[in-house]
Amino acid sequence: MSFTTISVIGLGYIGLPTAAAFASRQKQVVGVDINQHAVATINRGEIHIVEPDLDKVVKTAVEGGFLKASTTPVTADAYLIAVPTPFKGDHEPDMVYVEAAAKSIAPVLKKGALVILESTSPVGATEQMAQWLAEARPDLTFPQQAGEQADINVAYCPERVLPGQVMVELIKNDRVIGGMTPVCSARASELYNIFLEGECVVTNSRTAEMCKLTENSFRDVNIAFANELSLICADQGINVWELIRLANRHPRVNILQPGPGVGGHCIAVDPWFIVAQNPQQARLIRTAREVNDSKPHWVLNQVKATVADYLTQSGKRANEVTIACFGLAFKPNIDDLRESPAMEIAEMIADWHSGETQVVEPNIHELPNKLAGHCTLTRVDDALATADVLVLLVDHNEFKAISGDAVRQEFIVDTKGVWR
Ligand SMILES: NC(=O)c1ccc[n+]([C@@H]2O[C@H](COP(=O)([O-])OP(=O)(O)OC[C@H]3O[C@@H](n4cnc5c(N)ncnc54)[C@H](O)[C@@H]3O)[C@@H](O)[C@H]2O)c1
Ligand SMILES: CC(=O)N[C@@H]1[C@@H](OP(=O)(O)OP(=O)(O)OC[C@H]2O[C@@H](n3ccc(=O)[nH]c3=O)[C@H](O)[C@@H]2O)O[C@H](CO)[C@@H](O)[C@@H]1O
Repeated sequence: MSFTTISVIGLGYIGLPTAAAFASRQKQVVGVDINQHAVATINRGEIHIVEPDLDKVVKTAVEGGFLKASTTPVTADAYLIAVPTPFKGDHEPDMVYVEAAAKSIAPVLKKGALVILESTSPVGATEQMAQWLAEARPDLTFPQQAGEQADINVAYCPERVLPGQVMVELIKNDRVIGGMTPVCSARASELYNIFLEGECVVTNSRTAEMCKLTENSFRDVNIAFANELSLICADQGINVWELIRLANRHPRVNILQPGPGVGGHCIAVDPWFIVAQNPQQARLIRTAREVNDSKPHWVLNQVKATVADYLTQSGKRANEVTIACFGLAFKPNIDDLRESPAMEIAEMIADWHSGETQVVEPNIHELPNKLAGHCTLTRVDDALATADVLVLLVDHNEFKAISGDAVRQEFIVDTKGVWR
C-alpha cells in the first residue's frame, strides 16, 4: 500500500520542514500541533520559526492544498512524531511530549498505518511508544506481540539536519531507519524515499536511537577536547588556534574549535540521555558535558581578570568601565538564543559588573527579557567606539569582517580567536 496521507505531529524546527518536504512531493499532509499560534500561522502559508528557504516551501504547499495544520489528530497512512524531548532537572530524558503525542494519535490509528518516532530519544523509547499505543488500542496488533504480521508498523528514524541548512540536509542526508521489525523498516524506507535523495540505512530501533545520541555525543566530546586545550594553552601562554591549526596538519588529526561553551538544544542535551541510562560506563561522555558546561564560568573569570588589569592601567573605578559583549546566539549567523553559552556569559557579566554592559547581536532587534534592563543593545560601531573591554562570544560574519585596525581596545577576551 502506498502512502497517500501523512500526518506530522509537532510542527517545530523538525516537524514543519518534514511536513513541507512531503507536501512538496504532492502528498496530502496534515501537520498537528498543540500550539494554536503555530497552526494558524502555517494555515496562512507563513512560518513561525527561522530557517532559510522554509517559508517558500510552506507557502507553496499550503497554497497548493497539500499542507494544512490542525490542533486535532486525523486518520492517516503514516505518522511522524517530532515533539520535544528535553531533559528534566536531574538530566533524565523527559518523554511526556512523546507520550502525549502517541496517546493523541492512538484513537485515530487505522490498520496498516506506520508510526515513526523522529524525536531524539533514549534507547528503548520506540518500544515504550509502541506499548503506549498498544494499551490505548487493544483492538489492533503491534510489532511487540505480532511481529511482521502486526496491524501497525512502528519505527525510530532520527533526524540529523543542521539548523540553518535544514531544507538541504533533510533531502540529501542519509537516514538511519530503525524498524521494530524488518517490515517496519521497509515501510519507513518507502515513506522517506518519497523525498529523500540520500540513502536509507536500515537497522533496528534500539541501534537507531543510540546512533542519534552517539553522533551528538561524538561532537560534544570532540568540542570538549578543544575547550580543554584552550584552558591549558591559556595557562601555558600558547595561542590555541595556532596550535590546533598546526596539529590539524597531521594527516590523522582533526581537532574542532574551542569556544565559549556548547549551546543549542541538541548537543548540550542528548549526551545526557546516554549518561542517564549508563551512569557507570559513560564516564568520558559525562566529563565532556561537564567540561563544555563549565566553559562559560571560565570565560567569566577571564573577563574579571581582564577588567582588573584595565582598572589598574586606567585608574578608573569599576562602575566607570563599559564592557561590550559581541554575540548572544548559540552559534554563528543565526538568531537562536536557546541554551546559548554566550547568553549565559552576558547574563553573568551583567550581574557581576557595576558599570555599563553592552550587547552587540546583529541578528536580533530587542534584548531577551533576562538581559533587558541590565544591558544595552548596541550597534557594532558604537560598541567599538565606546567600550573599554571587549568580549567576543560568537564568530558572526559581521564580527569577523571587523579588521584588526578597527579594534583599538587592548583589553579583549576573544573566545573564538577572531581578533586575537
Ligand atoms: N531542531 C533541531 O535541530 C533538531 C535536529 C535533530 C533532532 N531534533 C529533535 O527533534 C525533536 C523536535 O525538535 P524541534 O527542534 O522540532 O522542537 P520544537 O520545539 O521546535 O517543535 C516541537 C513542536 O511540538 C509541539 N508539540 C509538543 N507536544 C505536542 C503534542 N502532544 N502534539 C502535537 N504537537 C506537540 C510543540 O508545540 C512544538 O511546536 C526533539 O526531540 C529534538 O531533539 C531537533
Ligand atoms: C553531530 C552533529 O553535527 N549534530 C548537529 C547538531 O546541530 P547543532 O547546530 O547543535 O551543532 P553545532 O553546529 O555543532 O553547534 C553546537 C554547539 O557547539 C559549538 N561548537 C561547534 C563546533 C566547534 O568546533 N566548536 C564549538 O564550540 C557551537 O558554537 C554550538 O554552540 O545537533 C543537531 C540536533 O541533534 C543535529 O541534527 C546536527 O546534525
